[in-house]
Amino acid sequence: MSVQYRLLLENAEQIVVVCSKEEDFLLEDGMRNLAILERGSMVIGHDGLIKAVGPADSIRNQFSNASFENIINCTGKCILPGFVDAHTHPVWAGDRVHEFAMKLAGATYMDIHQAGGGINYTVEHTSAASEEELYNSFKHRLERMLRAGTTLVECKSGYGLKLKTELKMLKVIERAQRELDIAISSTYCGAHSVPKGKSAEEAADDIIAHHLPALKQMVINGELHVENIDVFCEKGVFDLESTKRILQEGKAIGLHLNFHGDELNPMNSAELGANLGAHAVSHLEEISDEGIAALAKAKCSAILLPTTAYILRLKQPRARDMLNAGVIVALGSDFNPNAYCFSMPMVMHLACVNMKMSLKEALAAATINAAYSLGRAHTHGSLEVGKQGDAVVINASRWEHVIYQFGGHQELIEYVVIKGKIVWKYEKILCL
Ligand SMILES: N=CN[C@@H](CCC(=O)O)C(=O)O
Ligand SMILES: [Zn+2]
Repeated sequence: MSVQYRLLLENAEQIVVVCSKEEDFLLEDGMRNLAILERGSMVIGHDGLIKAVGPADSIRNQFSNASFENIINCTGKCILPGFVDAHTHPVWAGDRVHEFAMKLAGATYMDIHQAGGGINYTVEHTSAASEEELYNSFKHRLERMLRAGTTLVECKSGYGLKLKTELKMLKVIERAQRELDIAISSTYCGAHSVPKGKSAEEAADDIIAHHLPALKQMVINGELHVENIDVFCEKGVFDLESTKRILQEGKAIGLHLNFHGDELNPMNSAELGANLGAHAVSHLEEISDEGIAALAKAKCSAILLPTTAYILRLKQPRARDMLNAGVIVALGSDFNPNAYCFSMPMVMHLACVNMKMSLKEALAAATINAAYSLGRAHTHGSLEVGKQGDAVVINASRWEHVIYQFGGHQELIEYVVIKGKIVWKYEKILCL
C-alpha cells in the first residue's frame, strides 16, 4: 500500500494555530485571542499542505487506517507555525565587526554612513565578491535562520547600488529560491544608499531609467522572481520625493511596495506608504501620530525591527500606540552587517521586553502579520487546513518558552518542518 500522507505530528501539548478563520492578519484583539489547541495533532500531505489539525483523539480516529512517511511523537512538546521574517539584508560580503566597536564607543549609524562606512563599506565588498562566494555565505545564513525556526524570509538586494551588482545579488537570491527549502520573498532594494558622486534625485533617475526596465524584463522572462521594491527613505539618503518617484515606478511594473521609513528622522514615510498603497513600511521609530492613523486606515503593515533599535540604541518603535490604533504590526530580524541576528525567537523576546508587546502579540507579528506584509497570508503564518505545512516543534510543554528562553532556541527547537518535510532536527552532542 502506498504511503498516504507525508507527516503526522502527534499528540502535542499545545498547537499554536494562530488563527482559524482564514484571517489575512490579526489586529490587537485578535492577537490577544490567539488560537491555541491543547493536546493536538496535525497531518501534512504529499503536496506539502496541511490536511488536518485538531484534538489528538479525533485525529487518531479520523486517520486510524492512514499511513505516513514520517511520524513525530510530540508528547511533551509544542507545535508552532514556521516563523516569518519580514525584513532581512542577507546577501553581502565583508562583515562590519569593526563598526560595532565604533558604535559602542559613541559613533552613530549616520556618522559611520556619512564617513563612507556602513552600507557603502558593504557595497564595496559585495561588488568585489563573486556570485558563488555570495551564494555560499547566503546559504549558510539561511540555514542558521531555518534552525531558529524561520520558514519564510524576505531577502533584499541593496549592496550593489549599480545595476550590475544589484542583479548579481538578485540572481543569488533567485538561486536560493530554486535550490533551498526555505521560502523566500525577494526584494529589489537598489535605492538603499545614494552612490558616491550622485544626488538622491540623480540616483532615482538612474533607477527609474535603467534598473527598473531591466528588472521588469528579467521578471517577464522568468529569470527573476522579485516581488517587492524597497527604498531607504531617510534624511541624507533618499528624500520623500525621490522615494515616491521610485516606488511609483516600481508599482507600475507590478512590485509590492515595502520600504524603510521614519527610522532615524521623522520623514512622513508612513503617510507616503499609506497613500501609495504599500504593503509595508519598516522601522518607524520616528513615526508621527498621523502616520500611525494613516497606516491603520490603509491596512499597510508596520514591520518593526527590535534588533536595530536595540543595537543602535534608538528610541523604541511605538508598538503599543500602533496596536491601539489598529495598525497591522509585523516583526523582522533586519539581519544585516549592522544588526547580526538570525533569530526570530530573539526578535520576539526583544519586542516583548523593549517594545512592550505581549507574548501572543509578538508571535502573531512574527507569523500571520509578517506573512501579510509579504502578501503570503494565504499560504503562511498559521496552521490552518490548506496552508503550507511549515511548523516548528519545540521541546517544552508550553509554547511561550520559544520567546522566554532568550538565546536558547538552539536546544529548544527540536524540529523544523517545511511542506511536511523535516528540514532540521536537533541532535544532542554528548561530550563525555
Ligand atoms: N536602514 C537601512 N538599512 C538597514 C541597514 C543596512 C546596513 O546598515 O547595512 C536596516 O534596515 O537597518
Ligand atoms: Zn533594512
